[in-house]
Amino acid sequence: MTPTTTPTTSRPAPPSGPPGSPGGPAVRVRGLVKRYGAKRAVDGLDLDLATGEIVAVLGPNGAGKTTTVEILEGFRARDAGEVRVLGEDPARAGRAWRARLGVVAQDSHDQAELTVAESVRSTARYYPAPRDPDEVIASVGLAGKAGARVRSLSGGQRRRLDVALGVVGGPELLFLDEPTTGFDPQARRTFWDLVLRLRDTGTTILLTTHDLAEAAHLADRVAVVRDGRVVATGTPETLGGPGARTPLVTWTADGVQHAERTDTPTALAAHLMATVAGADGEVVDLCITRPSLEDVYLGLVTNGADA
Ligand SMILES: Nc1ncnc2c1ncn2[C@@H]1O[C@H](COP(=O)(O)OP(=O)(O)OP(=O)(O)O)[C@@H](O)[C@H]1O
Repeated sequence: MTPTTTPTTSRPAPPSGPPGSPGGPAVRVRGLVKRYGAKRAVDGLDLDLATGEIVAVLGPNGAGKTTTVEILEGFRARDAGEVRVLGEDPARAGRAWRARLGVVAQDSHDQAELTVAESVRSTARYYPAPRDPDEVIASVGLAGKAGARVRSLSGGQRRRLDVALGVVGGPELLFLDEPTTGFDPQARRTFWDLVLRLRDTGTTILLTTHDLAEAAHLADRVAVVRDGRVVATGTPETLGGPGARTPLVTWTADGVQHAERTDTPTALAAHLMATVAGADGEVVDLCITRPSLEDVYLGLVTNGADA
């Protein structure tokens, strides 16, 4: 495996300018509502993607992520709200608009009897300006399987093929719905590199994932969805507001566990060494941690803290 490079996390400006222009809005959603019977699966959701950014949509099972994504893709009708994707309303947009999108859905379509190469090449033919199928196959790590029938692939290899099929059209906007489910760690890293390369060549990417490390690695911004609406947005580093990443110092003194959040953990550690350290100079169980994106996320979806 080639070493993974640290991503250059450019932070795009908020959406402005005409749709599709650099920094302009690729996606704009306001007050989106989708009902299934009495259930409001999407309940007043707002979301923006600037052209050229990766936004990860996070949220618990059933939060409304896939429903939202399918509405943006034009595969599902909405009940209310304003939606613009690459400047058009998905409910009315035509084939030329669809050719500008790439979709890697949760349920892959089956082309079991084709080979990998046939499958990618035949999909490429639907697009006016496709990428080179062989390059795409190599970029998802399937070059060695180009001649293999789809039905003979493992689950993770099929998922990589799904990704290849989603990007071969050279999309301006790529939807990745839990794309690395079933990937082994090496394949996941390779895929992350591919996604960052796509972003660096101007592709806008909407990613849904339950993998917080994936969101932290890839996303310029994350949006947390709960009960059908976005409850927090921010960069992976700033999600949850300024206090969310305050370091946590934990220690044990006289058999009692203590925990304190502080912006000056070194000073607190020095104080503890001076006051509660044993004869060996050690503070029992002393630990300083900075809350991870996962910790912040769990706080948002568990406690309902708005940010
Ligand atoms: N076709 C449908 N008919 C009825 N209810 C549906 C339908 N599709 C989704 N729902 C319901 O809408 C809610 C949102 O589902 P959705 O699939 O959008 O969630 P999600 O955030 O993508 O979840 P997951 O993380 O599990 O993929 C859930 O309560 C789900 O049961």
